[in-house]
Formats: sequence, C-alpha cells, structure tokens
Amino acid sequence: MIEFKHVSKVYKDVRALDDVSFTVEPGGVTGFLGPNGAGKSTALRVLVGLSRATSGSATVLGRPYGELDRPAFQVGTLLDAGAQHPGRTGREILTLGAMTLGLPRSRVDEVLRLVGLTAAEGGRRFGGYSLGMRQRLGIAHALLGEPRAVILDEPANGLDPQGIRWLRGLLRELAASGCAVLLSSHLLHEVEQVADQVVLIARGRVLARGTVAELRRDGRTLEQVFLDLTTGADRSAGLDAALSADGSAA
Ligand SMILES: Nc1ncnc2c1ncn2[C@@H]1O[C@H](COP(=O)(O)OP(=O)(O)OP(=O)(O)O)[C@@H](O)[C@H]1O
Repeated sequence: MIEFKHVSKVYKDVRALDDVSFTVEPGGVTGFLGPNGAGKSTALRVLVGLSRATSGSATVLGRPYGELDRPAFQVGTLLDAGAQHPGRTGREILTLGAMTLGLPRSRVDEVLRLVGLTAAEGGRRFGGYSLGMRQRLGIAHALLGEPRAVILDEPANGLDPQGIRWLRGLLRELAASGCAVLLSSHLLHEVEQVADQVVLIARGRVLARGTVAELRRDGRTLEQVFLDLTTGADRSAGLDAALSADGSAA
C-alpha cells in the first residue's frame, strides 16, 4: 500500500502540495491526474524521498521510502524516463541495475521481454532511443526487482497506440499479481481505461478521488469531470462527487 497522509510541501513562495491524502491499495491501479503544475511530480518526489514534505507523511508498504530495506525489491519507480546515460545501451543500463541489486543477468532478458524491447533494441545506445523506447526501458528498470509497489510518472508519454495498449495490459497484470500501482498521467482516456481508482489534483489540492464509476456518476466522461473541476466551473458539484468510498470528502 502507498499512503499520503496530510502531505504539504511549501517551496519558498509556492504551496506545491496542500494537505494531500490518499491511498493506493495493493491489487489495483490508481490514476493520479492533474494539470501542469498541479503538484503530481512533487508528490511522487516526496513519496520516494527525493524531496522532504513540509508536513504530513508519505509511506510505501507502511514505511517512508528511505527506511525501506532494499527498496528496489519493494518499490519500482519511473520518475524520468530520460534520466539515463545516452552513451550506454539499454541492455547495459539494465545490466548495471541488475548487478547493483545482485540479480542474475538472465533477469535483464526477462524484463526486456516483459516490456517488448527486442535484443537489437536492447543493444542500441540510449541516446538514440525514441521516447516510447525510453519509457519501456524505464519500466523494465523499475520492474527488475519484482517490486510489490510501482510508481510511474507519465509512463504513457511518447507511446504509440500499440504501446499504450501494451502498457494497459502490463499495468493490469501487475495489479492482478497484487501490486499497488500508482500512475501519474495527463492521458485521461487512458487512465479511465486502466485505473480502478482516480485521484484528481490541482494547485496542490486533491479535488476528487474515487473509482472511475463514482467520479463519472452523472454520465460525464472523466475528461469532462476533470475539466470542470480544474477550471472551477463545477467546483461544488465536483466536490460532492469526490466523496470517497469511506465517505470522507476528498
Ligand atoms: N524545486 C522547486 N522550487 C520551487 N517551486 C517548485 C519546485 N518544484 C516544483 N515547484 C512548483 O510546485 C508546483 C507543482 O509542480 P509539479 O512539478 O509538482 O507539478 P506537476 O503536476 O508535476 O506538473 P507537470 O504536469 O507540468 O509536470 C508548481 O507551481 C511548480 O512551479
């Protein structure tokens, strides 16, 4: 389980997160949606200990990320698909990761297969990878240690329709195997197709959370709910729709 409890993050003059609370249950995909500057990346950075919360707590499997024993075996993260050495091949990047974790090289072949990168693609330098290939490699890296929780920041960016379909299948498989999957995305239609639960955030505040069906209860598409909430046009109705499964307002 991934849990944000009353997390606030204040930069000098920006309140990037304001009392953010939500949970990501094992065995499900939670879509984390918000417009540019909403606070999604800040929340994920706080979650994995790259940034310190001003107040509140964010935990993975019951503990702050920094206190997890061998975290890569518990939590797989993809925060920036471009953050790799351009001169290394995809296979080299994964092999380094596997060696660091004490995993056999055969695990590299397994994750390459899992993300649909061919042996030839694995042998190409990262600098020449398309964005879609970078995303696949980043997901492969995140899954090396067979983690029980997965945190992915905009993994669908740059994927073609076939890639998006593949990603959807992979996320459902991870959830079916008991993984807690947190997926940040701008691709509302995509999130609608794959997520069990959705958290909508804007200007650092959670505006709505619930299942896709709960948020769409008056027949609107998730995109319409999102636009109405984030432009403020339907703020009060949206907050009503935001009643979470446990009955507390988001
Ligand atoms: N290091 C920082 N110093 C000051 N302000 C920051 C810093 N990092 C983020 N912010 C601000 O915090 C707010 C939230 O930014 P964040 O990057 O978390 O949003 P986001 O939802 O991930 O946006 P996007 O979808 O555009 O990536 C923005 O106003 C941003 O300018």
